[in-house]
Amino acid sequence: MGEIQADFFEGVGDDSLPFEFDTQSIDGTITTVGDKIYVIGGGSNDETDGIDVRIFNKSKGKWDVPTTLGTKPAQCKGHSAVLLNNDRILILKKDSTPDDCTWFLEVDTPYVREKKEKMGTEVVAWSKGVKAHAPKPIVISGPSGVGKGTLISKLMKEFPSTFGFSVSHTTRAPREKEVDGVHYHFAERTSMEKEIRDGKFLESASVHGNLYGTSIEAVEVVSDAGKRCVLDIDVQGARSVRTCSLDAIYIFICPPSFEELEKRLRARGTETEEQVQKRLRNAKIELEEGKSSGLFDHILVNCDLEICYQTLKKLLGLDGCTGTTPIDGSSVKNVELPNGHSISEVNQKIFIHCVTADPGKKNLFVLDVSSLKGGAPGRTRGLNMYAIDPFANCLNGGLKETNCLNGGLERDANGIILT
Ligand SMILES: Nc1ncnc2c1ncn2[C@@H]1O[C@H](COP(=O)(O)OP(=O)(O)OP(=O)(O)O)[C@@H](O)[C@H]1O
Ligand SMILES: Nc1nc2c(ncn2[C@@H]2O[C@H](COP(=O)(O)O)[C@@H](O)[C@H]2O)c(=O)[nH]1
Repeated sequence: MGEIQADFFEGVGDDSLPFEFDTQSIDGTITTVGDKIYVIGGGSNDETDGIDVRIFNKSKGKWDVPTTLGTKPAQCKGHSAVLLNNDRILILKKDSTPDDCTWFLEVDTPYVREKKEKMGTEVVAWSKGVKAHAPKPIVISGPSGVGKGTLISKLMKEFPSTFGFSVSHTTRAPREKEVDGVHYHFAERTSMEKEIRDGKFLESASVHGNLYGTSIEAVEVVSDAGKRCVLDIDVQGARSVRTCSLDAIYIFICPPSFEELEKRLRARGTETEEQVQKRLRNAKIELEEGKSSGLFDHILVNCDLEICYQTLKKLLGLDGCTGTTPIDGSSVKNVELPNGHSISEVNQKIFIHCVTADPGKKNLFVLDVSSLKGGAPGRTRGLNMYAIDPFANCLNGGLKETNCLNGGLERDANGIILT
């Protein structure tokens, strides 16, 4: 049996808690992991702050406020918490919207351990739980002016429901026809640097004298929509994404010759002569790295645009596709949990008991967390929630999924049984 946590705002009578730890003054949930007690919520009255976390270190007898990475969940009327795998705490928010009720606070995952070592402080990381599995992203790299943007635009135009573009942040000034939030999120250097320090970016790099970066949110919003994310980033960015273990396809685009690259860059007419020179100097290094580093799964030469585009489509398994079917149509929705619920855990299944006055409503749900994927700094994917009938007369006498009694249960598009 997993550790069942006290509900928010309820008192906790736990004899194993240290003397110095005054449970009466604690408003949040309490989860013990080794010699640390994680108190989640109840610390701040500022609703814009999100749910906060404090740690009581039993061996030192003192409180720590950890560095909190990722986006905090918004405050709510209460939550339940349960420790999973000794490295993350599942948080089920009460009375929250279906796409905002399941969160994970990572306390000892490899990502958090790496950050603790780097930062030399206590670290925790929030990750939102979602149902949809993410299709493999595509990382496209290559020197400036080679035609990455042109190829990506063609892909988006032909397959709008299959692909979604990861909108990067940059500190460079917008070009004439560039729209903020569409081509880039144009940012101030200081605010972008702060967000990078706060762990909001998957990768970032200084490219041609400006700061560029892929925020975690930029990739996750595309995946949440069930689309395949396309990243247009430089070679440094591709290397960072590889090391942060994003399971992606890495494609490098080459020009047919250096002279042709120079011609295209100048013909685009978006850079000053000084900037063109800088980009061409960097292109030499990128071309060497791209072709020789083994970083890329595929190298494409963009000589004739149409031929290169057809090769790209083939490589992505799209030749012959109509361009209208999403790769994964599932969305993010979960079951809406009422304010009154309690949770328990058996064999990586979380049983959620909901208090409902309506006898016709299902009140017992199972959240299967046995095949979770991802996690901080991104979403935690692969949640599977379904309703069960606790009174069903199963052969094995155990709890039984309602649809083993009644195969005709009505489910929504996400496989969630409609109550
Ligand atoms: N195969 C091609 N033949 C001739 N011109 C091309 C070809 N592909 C792209 N171009 C042109 O080359 C210029 C640069 O292309 P694009 O802006 O797509 O490059 P990019 O790799 O995205 O550059 P950056 O990294 O600077 O954003 C554009 O004017 C585009 O129309
Ligand atoms: N490492 C990253 N590189 C990025 C990102 N977004 C774009 N880029 C690369 O920057 C250059 C220049 O782009 P431009 O729009 O100023 O011409 C180009 O090679 C892009 O691939 C990013 O988020 N991270």
